Amino acid sequence: MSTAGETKEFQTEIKQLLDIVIHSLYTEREIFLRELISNSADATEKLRYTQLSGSEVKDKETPLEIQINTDDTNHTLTIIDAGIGMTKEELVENLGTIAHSGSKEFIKHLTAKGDQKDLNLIGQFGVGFYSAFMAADKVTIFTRSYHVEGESFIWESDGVGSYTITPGEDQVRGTKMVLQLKEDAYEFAKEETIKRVIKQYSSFVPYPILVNGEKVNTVDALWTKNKSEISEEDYTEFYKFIANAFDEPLLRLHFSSDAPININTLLFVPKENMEQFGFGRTEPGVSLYCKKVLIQEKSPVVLPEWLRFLRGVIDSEELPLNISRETLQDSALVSKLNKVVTSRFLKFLDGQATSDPEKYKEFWEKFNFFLKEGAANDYTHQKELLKLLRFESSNTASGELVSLADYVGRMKEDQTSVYYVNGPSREVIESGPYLEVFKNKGFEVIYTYAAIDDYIFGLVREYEGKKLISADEADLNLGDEQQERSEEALSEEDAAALTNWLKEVLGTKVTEVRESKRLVDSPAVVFSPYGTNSMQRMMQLVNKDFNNVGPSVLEINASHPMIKRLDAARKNEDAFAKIAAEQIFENAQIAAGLIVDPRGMVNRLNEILERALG
Ligand SMILES: Nc1ncnc2c1ncn2[C@@H]1O[C@H](COP(=O)(O)OP(=O)(O)OP(=O)(O)O)[C@@H](O)[C@H]1O
Repeated sequence: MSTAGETKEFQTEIKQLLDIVIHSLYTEREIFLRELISNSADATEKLRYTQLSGSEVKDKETPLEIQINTDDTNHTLTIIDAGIGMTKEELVENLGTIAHSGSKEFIKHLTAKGDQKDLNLIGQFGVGFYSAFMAADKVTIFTRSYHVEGESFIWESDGVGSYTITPGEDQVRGTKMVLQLKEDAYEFAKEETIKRVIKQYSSFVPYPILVNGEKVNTVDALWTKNKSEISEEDYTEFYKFIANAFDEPLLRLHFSSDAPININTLLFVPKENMEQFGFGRTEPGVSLYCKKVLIQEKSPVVLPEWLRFLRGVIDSEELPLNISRETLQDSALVSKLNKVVTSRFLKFLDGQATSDPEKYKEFWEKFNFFLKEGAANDYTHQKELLKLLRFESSNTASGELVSLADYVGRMKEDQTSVYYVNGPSREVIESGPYLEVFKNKGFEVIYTYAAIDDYIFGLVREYEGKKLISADEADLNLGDEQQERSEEALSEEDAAALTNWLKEVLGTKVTEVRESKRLVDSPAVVFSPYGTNSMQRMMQLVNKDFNNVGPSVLEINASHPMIKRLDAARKNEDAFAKIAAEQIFENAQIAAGLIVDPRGMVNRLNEILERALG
């Protein structure tokens, strides 16, 4: 037992660490408070545990709370906890040495290199307590261990080379830290500053934090509680707090797991998608915690970008508390969290789709674009995302949705592929020529209304071994499902002569003209020589080249009365045949959703009307 004060040198590595902490570490100095509060919370938690496990604890009646007092006149900040406290040996060991050899090596390496970016890495090794010296030029610690009575110690240092330990007056169990603030850190002796920093980083610390006697953390860390202890109102209140929301969330997922990684997660889907309302890009809204202490608010790395609409918390005990922003970005642990939580959320959505289809539909209508963005960009989760996509189809009523699994489950026996067709609306698709052959065969066709749908299908190409084929593909191979030549059709020779003539008349606007084997009611149809019409249309929009629709492949229906009359006019060398041919071609382009230059068409239509009206 000591009777007089002793001065001790810090271990070499601590000196180096202190030098880094004081001179170059952390752009956000205020986090020192988070570190100290979290140490106090840890010490309190350890005490609570000791108490629970039946060990003898002194000063049982002292409440388990953390007190913070500011003194703006003397420029001090005091943090008091009733945790386990420290014995003299513990003071020396915990606050004078670094035991971990890896950390030692790392500090040596850093000091040698002195590179700022590398310096941020140090956060991984727990600067913790020493960060106090970012704000203080003297730290005094009064402490008494939970298992001794009448023996307390005072540890004091200016954070340069040494510290002193002196026997202290009798005090209650726990630790009191007094920070004599540096001149440029006087703001931390102001109550408002401290309250703000606590709100930001330590709202969910599980013990009351009192600033000058007033409790400031009022929100429970719901995500660490048992689901059975949490009411609907608790969840809603919590959501409103973390998301700054006024209404209830649309969906909620609360889960904990220990393998493959320790995770406690509470995620919410908001009621509305603000991007849909033109509010600009939504910022990520899920914060990263380690044991209820904030690591990164609204983290851009803990979930993929396409999940930016989610609000909530991910807490993992495995994260180092001091991990820095730069390190988070490339942390293998964070990528693992990201992957596990994303998969779990997608599984949850899949479950919702089965257990509460109406709710899922509401979610889908508001947030589908985010899932599509994921399906288009995120290879890791593409498979899981494809399962969640929903579409209208030729078999559904307007507004009713099918999944790819529904589609595949009811495919016709002789059908080998999944067919889809793009168009701006159900009405446009259904009045167009592309569905005819499928209707005839009784094949279901998925309707895609957004360009990104076709992009995704073009990218993944297959679902459960079934090819995804656009119904407006030029070389649609339906095998023996194709139509026989009808008796009413033009003769093969006439049809051949007509297609040759059309090719001549239309010139560079077509790459090919041929007789169609798929049309029933429409006179003609166009295909893109480069893929699909929707791709061609997208290119037109992207290039903003509305006057240049690009060439098409034209197919004509040799049984259609209009085509037969066109052939007759051609044979009679009627000058009107050419005008009619051009109009039939452009009508087909319009039906394909392509943007046709209206100037030539207006004159032509006037001529046609004049003639029709006699
Ligand atoms: N308020 C306190 N009460 C009791 N012991 C404390 C207190 N603050 C610090 N300690 C002791 O000092 C040790 C060193 O603290 P420091 O903050 O440097 O690292 P850490 O808390 O172990 O790591 P990290 O900060 O990365 O969680 C702690 O492990 C703890 O044993």
